[in-house]
Amino acid sequence: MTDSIIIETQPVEHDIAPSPASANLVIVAPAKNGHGSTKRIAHVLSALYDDAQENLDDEPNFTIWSKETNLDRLQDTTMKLDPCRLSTTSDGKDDSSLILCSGSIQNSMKSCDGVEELAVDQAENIVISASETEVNSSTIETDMSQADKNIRQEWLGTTPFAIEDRIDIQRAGHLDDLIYYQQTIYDNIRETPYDPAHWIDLCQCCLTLGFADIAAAAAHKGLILIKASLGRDYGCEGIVYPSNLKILTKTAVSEKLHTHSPAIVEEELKSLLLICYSGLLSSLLACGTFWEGLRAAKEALSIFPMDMDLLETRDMLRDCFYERQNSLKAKAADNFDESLTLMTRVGKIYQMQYPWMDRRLNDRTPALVRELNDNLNSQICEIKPIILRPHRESFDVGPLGIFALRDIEEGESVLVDKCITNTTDLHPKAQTYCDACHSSLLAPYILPTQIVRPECCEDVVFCSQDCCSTATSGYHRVLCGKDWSWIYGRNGRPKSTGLAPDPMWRVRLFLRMVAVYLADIQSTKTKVHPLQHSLFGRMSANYSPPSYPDFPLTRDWYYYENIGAPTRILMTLGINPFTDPHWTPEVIQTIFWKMENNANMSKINLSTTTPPSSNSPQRENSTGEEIVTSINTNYLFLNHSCEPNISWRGPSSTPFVSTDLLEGINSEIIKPGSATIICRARQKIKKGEELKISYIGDPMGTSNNKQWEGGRQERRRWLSKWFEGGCGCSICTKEAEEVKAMAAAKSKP
Ligand SMILES: C[S@@+](CC[C@H](N)C(=O)[O-])C[C@H]1O[C@@H](n2cnc3c(N)ncnc32)[C@H](O)[C@@H]1O
Repeated sequence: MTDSIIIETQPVEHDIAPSPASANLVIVAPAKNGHGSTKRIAHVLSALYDDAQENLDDEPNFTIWSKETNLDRLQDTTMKLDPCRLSTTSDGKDDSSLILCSGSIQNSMKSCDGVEELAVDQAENIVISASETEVNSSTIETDMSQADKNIRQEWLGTTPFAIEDRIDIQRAGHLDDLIYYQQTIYDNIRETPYDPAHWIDLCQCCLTLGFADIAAAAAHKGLILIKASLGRDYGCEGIVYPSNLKILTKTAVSEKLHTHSPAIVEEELKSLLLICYSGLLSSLLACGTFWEGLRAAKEALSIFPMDMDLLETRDMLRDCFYERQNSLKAKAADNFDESLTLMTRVGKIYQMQYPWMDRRLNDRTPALVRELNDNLNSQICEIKPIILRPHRESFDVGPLGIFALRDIEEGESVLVDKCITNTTDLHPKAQTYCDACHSSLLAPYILPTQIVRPECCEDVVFCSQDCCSTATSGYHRVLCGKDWSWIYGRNGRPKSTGLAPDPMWRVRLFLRMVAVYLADIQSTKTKVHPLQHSLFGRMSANYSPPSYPDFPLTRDWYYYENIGAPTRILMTLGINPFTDPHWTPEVIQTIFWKMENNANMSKINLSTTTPPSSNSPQRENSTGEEIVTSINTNYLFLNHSCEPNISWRGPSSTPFVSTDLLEGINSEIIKPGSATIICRARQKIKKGEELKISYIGDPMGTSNNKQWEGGRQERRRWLSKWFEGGCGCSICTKEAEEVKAMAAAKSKP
């Protein structure tokens, strides 16, 4: 029954949901509510409400029951239904709209606009048929499906919640106005970057557009400005850059208000502070970072304890947080460990290119590929587009891979990828590893006399003069003398989270990458945009943007890691986050996604320096296990196959590795613990063949690896989470075809 609405005659009770005593109209919305029916219900409700208002002594009091979130939309559309009581039910009624009402208003419904016919059906329900002209659902649905063809997927937003709202915005034809409004706000920001009101406008506009991550970043900047100008009472701590932010902000506000009165400016700033907090809380709610939202709410309520709007959002954050925590607890039974605690805190957003960003920033051009090969400088292999197609010099070359330049023998080293873009969860001040290449500085891997100390500071040490020069003439020059202890945990080490490293790895890697980039553009005196610099430009992000009506997986997102910490890093490095066009939150988030798609993570433990077979007692040092995360700038081009022809290893995860496994291309020994990756041929490889590794250890799931319980199936599931559309290797493609054929055979009668 898709084009009629059923009204139950009596009473307000219904077995699917308890009846609120105060309600004189209870609407049970369909569980599977297509947009057409939502519109239709909204339309009828609107009319019913008008009518009920005329016929009832009291204000009509509606209660809506539904499984679906689209009731928010319903409420928005009708507007008049506010305040409605919303609740959910698991009624299982799919296609009908049940309106349960008290007898007093039934009659009025008969005559209401949009209701053509009111009849009693067999179950004594009153069936209203929608009038053709006004609410014919099939007409609406045809119109809508036409409109849905024009849904602009790239504007559906990063926020997985309330996505229907954005679809409605597009259907209603409001998207272009919003895009124009957003551009106007960016123009205003360029003109007066220190006026917090513009950042608040941006927050609200991005929230409406569904980009709650960018909304949170805008609110964050607004808060920095306001707190800096209001002073310490308002919790302004940590570094602010530029240092005269207080004056800049006050000047911007007083110029806008045409006043020199400090009292008026302060009043304005306080009221902006409240709106800014409110925007931030809504953004964090929309990103699903309930825990961080609660922390922000606590801070906001310490300043505005009686604000109803803040209190209400705080309550929503709290309810959502506990709901998630309880469901995780129920699943985890007794094993509620640190990684589950992390899951209660993490937010979720879609990964996508921000549609207002210049798309060319993400292009990897033929010129870049030539530069990459110059740096690779190999006689054995080259980086090449996988799909060879005619390309223009300024266009994106598409996915890249590494290909053999000549026939390769089994066991041959094909690539030894040393890198300085690495990080660990241990503070460099511990001085147990080389700050540049991460090789171990513990005995017996190196003699104390071989350790190199730079002249500039005592914070870092190196395994060789080479590493020392690379660092001090490069990234270390940018970082030296600044306090970075806040990106490490207490005692220089964050709390362990088992196999999953704590999310701050992204922040530490971001810091190192930014330092490498800044050092390079300073020494070459060029002003290349970070995303077009070969360091960031080489990395692909793994975009799977929201697509209506099927949505992809969401990705982890944290307010602190993705916004707070990078902003603080940039300010510490003297980058102005309010005016610098290169370091926008969109650029930062893009870098985070690129890092996630390309970072290599290895757990190393070089603390035990004597083999277990030895008679001497084992010695432990203070480092214990470490998780090294690196961007190996050439290795990252290797694609995955479940039949890999290349094996790879970080040079040493334990002290007991035979030296032949540590041999580089020129028979040099790679130092244990370093973030270098060594790749060897597993078999003979012919010239022109693509070199492929396994991203998941043993891809067929035959080995006994605890991390990969669940065998082949688990590995395939994991790959399909990573690669949109699943793994494209020949084995997976064949398996996918077999599954399809089996499903087709099963469905045949
Ligand atoms: C580390 S990068 C490898 C280099 C990448 N092809 C590039 O163009 O930069 C990982 C990305 O390559 C792609 N990829 C690698 N192996 C794949 C496979 N077997 N099937 C599908 N996509 C794959 C995915 O897009 C993945 O996000």
